Amino acid sequence: MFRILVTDDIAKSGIEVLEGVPDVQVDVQTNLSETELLEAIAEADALVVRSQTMVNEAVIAAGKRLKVIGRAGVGVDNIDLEAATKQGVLVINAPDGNTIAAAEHTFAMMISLARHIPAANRDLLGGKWNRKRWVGVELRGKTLAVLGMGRIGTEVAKRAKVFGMQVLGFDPFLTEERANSLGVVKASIDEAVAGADFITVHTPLTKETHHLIGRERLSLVKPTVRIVNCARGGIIDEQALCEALAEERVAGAALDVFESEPLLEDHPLRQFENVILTPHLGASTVEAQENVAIQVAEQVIHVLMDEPFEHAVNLPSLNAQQKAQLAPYLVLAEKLGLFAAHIAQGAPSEMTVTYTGDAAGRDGGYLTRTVLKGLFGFQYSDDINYVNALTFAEEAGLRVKEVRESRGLVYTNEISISFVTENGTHRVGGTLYHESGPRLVELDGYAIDMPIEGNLLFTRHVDKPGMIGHIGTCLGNLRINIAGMQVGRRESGGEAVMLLTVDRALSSDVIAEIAKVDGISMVRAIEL
Ligand SMILES: NC(=O)C1=CN([C@@H]2O[C@H](COP(=O)(O)OP(=O)(O)OC[C@H]3O[C@@H](n4cnc5c(N)ncnc54)[C@H](O)[C@@H]3O)[C@@H](O)[C@H]2O)C=CC1
Ligand SMILES: O=C(O)C(=O)COP(=O)(O)O
Repeated sequence: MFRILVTDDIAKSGIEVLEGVPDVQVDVQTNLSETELLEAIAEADALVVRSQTMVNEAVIAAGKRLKVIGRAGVGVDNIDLEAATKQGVLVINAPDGNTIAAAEHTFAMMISLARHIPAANRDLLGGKWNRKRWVGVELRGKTLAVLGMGRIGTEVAKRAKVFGMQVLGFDPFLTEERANSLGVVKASIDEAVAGADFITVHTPLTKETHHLIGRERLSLVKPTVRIVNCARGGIIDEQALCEALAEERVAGAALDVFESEPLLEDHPLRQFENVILTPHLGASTVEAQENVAIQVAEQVIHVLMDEPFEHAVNLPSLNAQQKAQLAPYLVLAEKLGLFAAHIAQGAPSEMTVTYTGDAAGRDGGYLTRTVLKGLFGFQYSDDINYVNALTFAEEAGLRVKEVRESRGLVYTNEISISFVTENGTHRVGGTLYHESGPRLVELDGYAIDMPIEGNLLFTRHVDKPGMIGHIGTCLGNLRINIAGMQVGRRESGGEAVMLLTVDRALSSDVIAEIAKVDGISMVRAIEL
């Protein structure tokens, strides 16, 4: 039974998706205090929120069973991503379900500003008929600066072009080619801000975008500029904006989002007639709410059911084809990580994972996460997953390097892991054979070829007559059947390795018995 806690108002259709799944219990509890939330989260496998619930470190820590946080919308700045990642909690969002709603709200704000619609409406309702007072400006022929040319910024830019505006686009990822195809002029942020009659922001709120429009940038703008924020409070410095409005250095502003929400009753922004305020309504359309609620509900279910999911925020994203290609390599990578964990004699401090040939394709970092999941999952706990494997490695003091080589010398694909512990260096390599699946092909510099599965016995020993016999007899005496065997050496009389597949798990007593055989320098039981 999975318990899903929903703490913000999401569309009924999303709740129905969750409730339609057997063995799922949905618990809708909105407007919780922090204490109530801490209590409710303790039993939840999944949490579904919008922007209101503050999912901070304490909330995540209290979610002992928590596997996934679903955000029915775009912005995840109300979720402590670092804490979620560290705890191995997946965060997913619904990135495109409310794009049009937010773009249309932005446009509604721009037109309302240009034509004084809210102020004229207030005036008229107050009994006035002031046709002269509310003369506006046209959008046609004006310049719009779009800061953040992602999904919403792009939709706003397209609509602005239809209205006959010139659009200056600023976004670190905006290419000249894409700008041209949209009819947008690519500009630096200062060029965009200084040249604009209207400015609209569409970035996430990050350290870089916090006060993107602050005192300094507000000193560059034309006094006729009108500024819109339907993205996130904090991208515009509210105090600096109030000063600019009071000094008539900007002609107006329309804000849907605020540095602190709900907006305080005595907030200075409320005093300006040329400021339009809406209570975070950008995504509040029937259509957008249905889209995001259904999208996030479906993905949360996929995560809980261990099925392929989309829109992870704290995991690299891959398309369906990439995921399908990767699937067999994930099995190999996890087995290699697990194998490495068995032969490591202490915590590794450095690890290089080399991907060769077909294994060196684009995997978004998944394979290395999987190697680490195998490695740490064995040594520490099952709580290590794709989400927290890298963070865990960093905290454990393991430096991880990836090397990608387009061609291998022997195999068309190979993943090899070399790692350093305080007791020495090891290397394990594996490949995927089309017919027989993952195979171990290299062990501490010796060529091997056997399936990487089942119960194995690995020894390093002196290459001298009788060693194989001794170990075989020892296992025979303990009634352990040998199913397969590989030996390797570099030179006669030097060090040799032996890898045996056996029919049952090897206990520590068995290992202690084999360790007594004269000439053995290392012996390990490996369970894959
Ligand atoms: N008011 C509301 O109800 C809604 C607000 N939003 C907010 O709108 C914002 C944008 O959403 P989407 O367009 O869907 O996201 P998106 O991820 O598609 O686009 C964001 C864009 O910002 C750009 N960007 C990031 N850092 C930047 C920087 N320092 N300078 C310039 N550009 C930068 C990115 O390159 C990206 O192109 C988000 O903050 C989201 O939370 C979204 C939906 C509704
Ligand atoms: O999707 C977003 O980023 C939004 O800001 C929408 O927020 P909401 O779901 O309406 O609280």
